[in-house]
Amino acid sequence: MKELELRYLERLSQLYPTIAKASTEMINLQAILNLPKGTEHFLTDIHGEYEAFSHVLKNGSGAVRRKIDDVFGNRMSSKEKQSFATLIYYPKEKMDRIRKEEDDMEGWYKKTLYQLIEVCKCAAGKYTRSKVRKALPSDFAYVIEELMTEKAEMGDKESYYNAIVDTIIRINRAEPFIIALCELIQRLTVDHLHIVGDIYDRGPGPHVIVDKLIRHHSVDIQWGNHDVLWMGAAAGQRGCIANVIRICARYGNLDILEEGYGINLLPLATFALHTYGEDPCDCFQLKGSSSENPQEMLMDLKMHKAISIIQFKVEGEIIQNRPEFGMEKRNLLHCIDYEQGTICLDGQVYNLLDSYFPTIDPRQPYALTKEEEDIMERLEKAFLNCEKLQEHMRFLLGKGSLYKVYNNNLLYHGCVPLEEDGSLKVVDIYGHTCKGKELYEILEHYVRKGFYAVDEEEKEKGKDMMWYIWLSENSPLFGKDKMATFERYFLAEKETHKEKKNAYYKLLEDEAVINGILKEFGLPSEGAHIINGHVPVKTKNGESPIKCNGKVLVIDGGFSKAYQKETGIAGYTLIYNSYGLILAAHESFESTEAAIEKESDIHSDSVVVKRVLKRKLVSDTDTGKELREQLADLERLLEAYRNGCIKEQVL
Ligand SMILES: O=P(O)(O)OC[C@H]1O[C@](O)(COP(=O)(O)O)[C@@H](O)[C@@H]1O
Ligand SMILES: [Mn+2]
Repeated sequence: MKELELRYLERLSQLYPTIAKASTEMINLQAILNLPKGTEHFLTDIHGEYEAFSHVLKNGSGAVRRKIDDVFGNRMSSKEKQSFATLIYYPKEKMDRIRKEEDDMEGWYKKTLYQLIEVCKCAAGKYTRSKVRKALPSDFAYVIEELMTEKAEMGDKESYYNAIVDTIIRINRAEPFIIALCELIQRLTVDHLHIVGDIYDRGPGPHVIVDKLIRHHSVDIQWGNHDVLWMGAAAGQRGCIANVIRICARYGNLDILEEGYGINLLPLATFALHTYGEDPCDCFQLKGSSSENPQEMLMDLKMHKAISIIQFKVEGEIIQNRPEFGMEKRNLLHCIDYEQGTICLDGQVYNLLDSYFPTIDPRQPYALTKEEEDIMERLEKAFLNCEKLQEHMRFLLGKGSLYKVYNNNLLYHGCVPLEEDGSLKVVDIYGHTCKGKELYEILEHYVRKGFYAVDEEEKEKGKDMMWYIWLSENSPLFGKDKMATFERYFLAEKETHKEKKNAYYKLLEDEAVINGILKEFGLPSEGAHIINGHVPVKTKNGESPIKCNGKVLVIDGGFSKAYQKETGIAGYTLIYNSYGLILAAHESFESTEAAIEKESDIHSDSVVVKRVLKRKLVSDTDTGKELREQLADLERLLEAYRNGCIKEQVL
């Protein structure tokens, strides 16, 4: 036996010091391999919509309801099932209502506890005892395990269970116990969660979402362009900071920064008020909800304008400092005729809808005024020193990446930049040309460098790269030819607002192109899928999220309310269980209150995209591959024990 192998096996023998221990582990691993694969849940483009996100997470996009169907079949009416499902999603709130209507609460507790235990048993059926045990809430672990275990050999098992349940009710623990069971069902129903980007922006609660994800039992994240924008801001990149604040202002969500993250916006507010005091800031109307207080609303408009102008200036500076980004065309402030109130774009002159620019010096339009500079300095410090924001970003860095290959699926937020002919677009990143998978990897390295590089220059490059990923036409997360922010604020001509999508989006139905992408990421052309978000699916216009005969699934979750009118539906989420892939179409989410009251699920219909012929087992997954490797190692260890190369350890 080679020395290295022997050394490795000796290490392994510390974990499995006897033949018996190694054998037991092998039997366990073999058993796990034969269990059905765990359910994966895919969500994208959550865009700060905390309540809708939380709801979809609770119901597993229909997975919980399917469990109820499996368990109760026609023992329960559809109405009863719906009511029971709502209890599982919102146990506390639902019980508050039931208590007001129900005369026999004890009877209700008893019936409900039994029903919940039945669902728990079904949901736990896919896992090993040890995994279920780890998922049990500590307060009730022992009792739940007891109730979930079939005691076939026992004579009067019913009275045994009854005694336990009666005691729980008698000592007034029924409600906390029911809550614990409901949460356990939610947790067991979905084994792993994928967030395919864009947690941040537009909606009011991205920070609440991240808090919830931090507590989630098993999650990975593919960063979206909006997430990278926030990461750049947290790293202190000024272009990103200005964009983050501008988008919060635009959606009337400055509270996220002030209250959610404790970032002081007072300097910006004061500046906005005295700089744009008399200016109606008409072009800077807010989208979605804004304050009901008219004073506050005016203030929001002014802050919105102030930070937008700052953004165009600081972005101008980045573009000038980084000619390698090739974005000169996006610098527009010097194209303005400040006297005429017009702008010349591609040889055509347009009237500006707003030409009041008290802070712009036409001779050096990108220079910040002294006050603007002060504000940016303070904001930069505030973002860098905000502990909660930094903690959230560390989580995104730790659990996230730009793309992921998981159980034969390729997950990314936006696209793989392509040329019109379908070939991979070659991109220059700081002097290094790359494409496809390598492009993704180099960009990701720079994102991490922006936080962790010791070398200052590399760190700065990393920080600027986050801004580039947010809006460059070469960014796989953005995938459009330009971000027309300036035009959308200042020009009436709609054609100037158009952001042309990368060829990728046109070629989604082209099987050769899709196979090429799969191959680029090391996946086979049969049985693999690409799952991406980013572009809302316009169901209203007959568009389907299923592309290329089911090889590509574009599942913008459509949580963002502002976009629902455009698409005609709230969006899609995906479930991948041992039977196949199920796409759930969602209706718009009204409110948590209404979801409980109307017992609504918000997924209007589910489409089975793919049904496997043979139920998928853990053995068919990435985890299965790892377990098989472990098995092979243990096999060698066992052999080494048996042929005398390694001795058993006697304790
Ligand atoms: O409608 P809004 O929120 O102003 O944002 C529009 C901007 O958002 C983008 O669509 C990017 O956001 P998405 O990643 O959510 O698509 C830009 O292309 C566009 O300029
Ligand atoms: Mn996006």
